[in-house]
Amino acid sequence: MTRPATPYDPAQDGAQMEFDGRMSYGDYLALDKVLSAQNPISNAHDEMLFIIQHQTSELWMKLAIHELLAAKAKIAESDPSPAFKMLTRVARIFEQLNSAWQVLRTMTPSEYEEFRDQLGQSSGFQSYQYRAIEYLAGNKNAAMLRPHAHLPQVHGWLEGLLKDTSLYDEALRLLAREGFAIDASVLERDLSLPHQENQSVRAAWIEIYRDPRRHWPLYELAEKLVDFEDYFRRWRFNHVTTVERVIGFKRGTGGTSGVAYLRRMLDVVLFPELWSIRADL
Ligand code: HEM
Ligand SMILES: N[C@@H](CC(=O)c1ccccc1NC=O)C(=O)O
Repeated sequence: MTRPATPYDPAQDGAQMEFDGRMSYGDYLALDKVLSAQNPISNAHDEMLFIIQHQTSELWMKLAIHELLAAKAKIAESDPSPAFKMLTRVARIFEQLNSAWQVLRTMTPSEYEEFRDQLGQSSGFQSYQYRAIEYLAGNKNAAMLRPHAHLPQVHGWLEGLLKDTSLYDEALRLLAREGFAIDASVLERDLSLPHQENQSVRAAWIEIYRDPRRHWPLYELAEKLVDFEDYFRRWRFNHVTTVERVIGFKRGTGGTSGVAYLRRMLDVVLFPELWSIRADL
């Protein structure tokens, strides 16, 4: 292959090369902050992987919360169509997080043990963005607020989400506004507790799934919710399997039983009727 005598100069093509006083790529993305936030506390080679894996997960969770809040607001306005794209994006974010486990799985128990002690009692259990997603999805549990008591702003924000409607509550209220007979006990429940499976809700979804054409937006909404829960379940499963692979049945740094606790979380059902009615169609 012949090579040009002089190397290619992008400036000749018009590429901007001077950034004094102009907003650059790094300025816009605040890369000085983002890229100076990886501060390992041990000499273990794999700690950088561990930090970046968590930081990128938190960034994706931030976007998921942004989308879930907007989707919830659209459903509350009886305008579910824009929420479909948002919920698709949330499912794709979880798909991304699910693939990311592959990177973390390259870390063996021996490599993790080199720095695990240094993590002290810190744990993903204390991820407030993760808890926000659980609350928005309807997995309400006031006990999960406690680890955030030392951060009043975070605690207040999470408490607000705990006591507010979940995405599913808004979907069920929309069903009621659209004329489906939803029990008052569903619509006026204590929002700080999880929704319990209910016959009137089952009857409404069955009617929708038996005649999708007649109820297309509600049918589409239901399928977006199922998709979200499907990917969320896979995240939980990937997490617990990675944890078993790396620390076995050791107690978690956060103080829980570890794998046994995480396995229990696999039983959580966010949108129970949307799963149970499938046997009746
Ligand atoms: C080697 C990697 C990992 C191990 C060994 C591990 C271990 C654990 C354990 C044992 C728990 C239970 C709480 C405790 O007692 O500590 C937990 C919870 C949690 N972890 Fe991880 N984890 C790992 C990676 C991750 C990653 C990459 C994330 C992504 C953000 C994450 C997020 C969470 C969350 C959100 C919880 C709370 C789950 C819930 O309450 O349902 N973990 N983890
Ligand atoms: N709970 C983990 C530690 C852990 O994974 C962790 C520690 C600090 C920050 C994030 C973490 N990730 C998920 O729990 C353990 O018991 O080894």
